[in-house]
Amino acid sequence: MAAMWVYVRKLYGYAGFRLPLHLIGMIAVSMLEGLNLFILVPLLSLIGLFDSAGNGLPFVNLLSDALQGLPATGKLAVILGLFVVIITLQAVLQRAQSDWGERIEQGYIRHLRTDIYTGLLQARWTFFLSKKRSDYLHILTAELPRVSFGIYQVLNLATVLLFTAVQVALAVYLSWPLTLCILACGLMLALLTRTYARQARVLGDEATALSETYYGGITEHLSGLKEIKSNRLERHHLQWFRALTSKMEKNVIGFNRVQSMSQFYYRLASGLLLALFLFLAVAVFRVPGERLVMIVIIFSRLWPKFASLQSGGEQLAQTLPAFASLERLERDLAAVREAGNDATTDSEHPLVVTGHIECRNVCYRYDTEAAGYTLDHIQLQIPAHSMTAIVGRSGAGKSTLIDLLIGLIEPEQGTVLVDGIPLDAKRALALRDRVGYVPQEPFLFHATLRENLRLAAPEATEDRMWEALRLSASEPFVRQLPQGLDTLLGDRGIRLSGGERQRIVLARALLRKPAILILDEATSALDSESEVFIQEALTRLQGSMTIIVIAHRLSTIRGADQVLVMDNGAIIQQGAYHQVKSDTDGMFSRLLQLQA
Ligand SMILES: Nc1ncnc2c1ncn2[C@@H]1O[C@H](COP(=O)(O)OP(=O)(O)OP(=O)(O)O)[C@@H](O)[C@H]1O
Repeated sequence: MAAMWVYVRKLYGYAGFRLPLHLIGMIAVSMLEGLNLFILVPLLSLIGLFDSAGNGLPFVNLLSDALQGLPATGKLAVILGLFVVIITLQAVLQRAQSDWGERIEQGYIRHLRTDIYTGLLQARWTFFLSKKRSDYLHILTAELPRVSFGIYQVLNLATVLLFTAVQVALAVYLSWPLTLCILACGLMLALLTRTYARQARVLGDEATALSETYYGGITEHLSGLKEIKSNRLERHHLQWFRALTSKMEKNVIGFNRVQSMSQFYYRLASGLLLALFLFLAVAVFRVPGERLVMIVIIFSRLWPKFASLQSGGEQLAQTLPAFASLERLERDLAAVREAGNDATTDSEHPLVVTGHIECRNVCYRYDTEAAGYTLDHIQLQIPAHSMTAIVGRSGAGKSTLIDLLIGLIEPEQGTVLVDGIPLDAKRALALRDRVGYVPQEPFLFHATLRENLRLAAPEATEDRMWEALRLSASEPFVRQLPQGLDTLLGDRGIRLSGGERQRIVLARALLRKPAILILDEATSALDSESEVFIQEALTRLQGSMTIIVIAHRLSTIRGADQVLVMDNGAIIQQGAYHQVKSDTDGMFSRLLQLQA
């Protein structure tokens, strides 16, 4: 519940004066509804059902006095005219108010969505190392609509409450003992059906957990679909899917049962109450006919509102866990925000390395409780405009070292320095502004090749794109694509081979005109011919930018100015290519022999 209030307060913070205006609109609509009721009495007296005096009712007496001189038809025309005017006014106001409410609600949800997405973009990389991707994906896609629905329920409940308050006030004015009796019954029923709101909350918790598992599961399964199909694992996944969706189905049916049960009791009670009400009105309180008619009309409108308050309350209770999840994520994101990253602008002064990037006695581990370090007392220097190759067995710590060099993660001990100055969060952002990075698993969007390239440099001309494609050895196969640069690459670039994907991502990185080019195993998926092209490209680029390559294909790094050989988180060999190669007992020679 506390989380929900946080978002209601935020709603006020977002909507400002529009929210009270919205509430005033609601009150006006309810008032007009009440006013309409008072017109019924003179109308009914005109028809001959009541004595015309209006029996001391407010507005009615005023109206009766004003119409005294008119003939019966004139009176009828005026009263019906008033009736139509009030209904029209009410309809116009209600329409405007509903429009207004929707704008506030949708605007607010967009605002929350943008906040979360911005928070994710601004979060430190360590956040993504410790969280399951599907969890925040789930909040962005499934929980936010629930929060939106919850906010709608809050606004709706406020409307119903206001409406109820105005009508109850009218009813009290007309006959307070009768109204109090009815309200007491309503309160008793609300207390008796409280258990349904609790059940709704429990089902809401379960719905959140189930939907989290569902999102997590299908995200993982769909990413590993090729493995599932190749290994004939369809049956296991289908079993999992069926069991989970069956639980989800039961959860929704359960919630519906809770709602229908409470509504059932409200309906039952309404029959009993009406009988009791009429008995009390006629036999005990002896309420005059005009008032009785009006109270009956008021309560016949009010009772469904009681029921909708109950049902709205249950629906709100069901969405409460979504508010809690959203609040938790927002809190987590606020705690891991990268200093100086506003996610909307590039750094004012991108950091260009003129001297060297250096690691002084750097230690790092993913789990601070773990016994050993992932990177263990690293000492290195990467001179600007040089080409450095990092090699080593799988799991040696090569990718972790790169993350550290560009400030995605921070050392536990020691310092990373750029041109002799420690790399703090702000400088790391400025450094990454000039980095071109080709990750281990290159990512392409389901868009055309041109759009994929423009992602890195929106203003890039066609000539620059071809130049980057030439440099990355992509030109020959791109020329053969059916629509050239306008060819659709398919989901995650599925229409290209692994090697082709990597070369396109390399072209994209080059389009940024980076000061530092980083290739993480960029050559692992290349065929021998492309490998030669890449090697030539690297040779061409050498000297114009700082290049750091993590290479498994050792032939691509023959021209490297420096080779760092890693094992078990430590640098065990370091030096120029031929120097490291000449150590015949060293790991590098062994790796070369293995590849030969
Ligand atoms: N997010 C993570 N959380 C915990 N441990 C991790 C994480 N990423 C990597 N590691 C561990 O850190 C060690 C170094 O991993 P890293 O990816 O840096 O190695 P690598 O040399 O790049 O390997 P490869 O050549 O296979 O990519 C490995 O033991 C790995 O299991």
